[in-house]
Amino acid sequence: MIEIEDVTKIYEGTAVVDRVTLTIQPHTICAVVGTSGSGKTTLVRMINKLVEPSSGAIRIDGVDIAGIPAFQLRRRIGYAIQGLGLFPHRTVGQNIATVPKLLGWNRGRIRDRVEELLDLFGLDPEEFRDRMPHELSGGQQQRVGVARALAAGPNILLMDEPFGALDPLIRAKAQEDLLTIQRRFGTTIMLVTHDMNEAIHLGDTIAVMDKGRLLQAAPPRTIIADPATPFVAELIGTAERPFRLLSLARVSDHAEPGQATGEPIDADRSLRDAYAELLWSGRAAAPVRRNGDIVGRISLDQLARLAARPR
Ligand SMILES: Nc1ncnc2c1ncn2[C@@H]1O[C@H](COP(=O)(O)OP(=O)(O)OP(=O)(O)O)[C@@H](O)[C@H]1O
Repeated sequence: MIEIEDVTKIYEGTAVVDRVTLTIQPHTICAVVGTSGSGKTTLVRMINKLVEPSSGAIRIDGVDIAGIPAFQLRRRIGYAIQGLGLFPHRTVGQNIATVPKLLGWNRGRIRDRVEELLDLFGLDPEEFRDRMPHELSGGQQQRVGVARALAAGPNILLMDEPFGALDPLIRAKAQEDLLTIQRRFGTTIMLVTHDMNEAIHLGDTIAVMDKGRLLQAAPPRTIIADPATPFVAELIGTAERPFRLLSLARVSDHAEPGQATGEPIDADRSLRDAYAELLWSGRAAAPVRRNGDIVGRISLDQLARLAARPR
């Protein structure tokens, strides 16, 4: 658990993080959003002591980090940022092995871990382990950066726009990889992002910052349906609200009994995907398919009900 209590950071007389209190529960993802310059990066960097707070306290699993040396903290906390340079003269495998090596893991354990992570990120260890970073595409480098941050199995992962530079397809893949890894290792993640879709898709909680202040921290559904201030509503995008609600749930959660014609929709797609598919194919309903079997249907009527403001 990460507890941020009444934390302020002052630069040149201005509070760029202003009395922020926020708790991130273990094994959850907190997505931090807000306008440029609102203090997101500064907030996250105080957790691994890249920035010292001017006042307030930060506790990790109940222990105040003020008493923990920065180098120790950083070995325990993964950190991945956009374009974080891999060490250019070290192979992919050596890059990923950085922290395990510092921690004194033996060679066999390091080799297994590198292999496991490359596999997880869809990079064949045989092909990629001994390559140099410049022999990788930008998207592959980004994945190796996240793998490196995860190498020593940190309980906490801080991510600052880690997928910012990726094209939409690779970005979607990287997001799914992250969710898989988060579920597998139970990592607690704090993720700074400019992309509201990403925040809603990945965040168990969304923390909205403006001018150093934390305006609201709540699950995506609450942020969408019940924004704390007009600014939060604006950031979500009022015209997008129904579609964002649909994007939160899967077809499998809402399939109803009955029949429909045409191409089936997979049960693990989002309701938003289903809505787009129905509009595009001009149908009022579609069959729902799970593991090859038709298990019911999803209809426009039902989607319209689910997209309406929750009461
Ligand atoms: N080392 C520093 N010295 C002085 N001012 C700083 C320093 N670091 C950040 N700031 C200022 O603090 C404010 C918050 O910066 P921060 O990087 O935390 O914002 P952000 O929300 O992450 O922005 P962005 O979304 O653009 O990355 C900005 O106005 C920035 O100029």
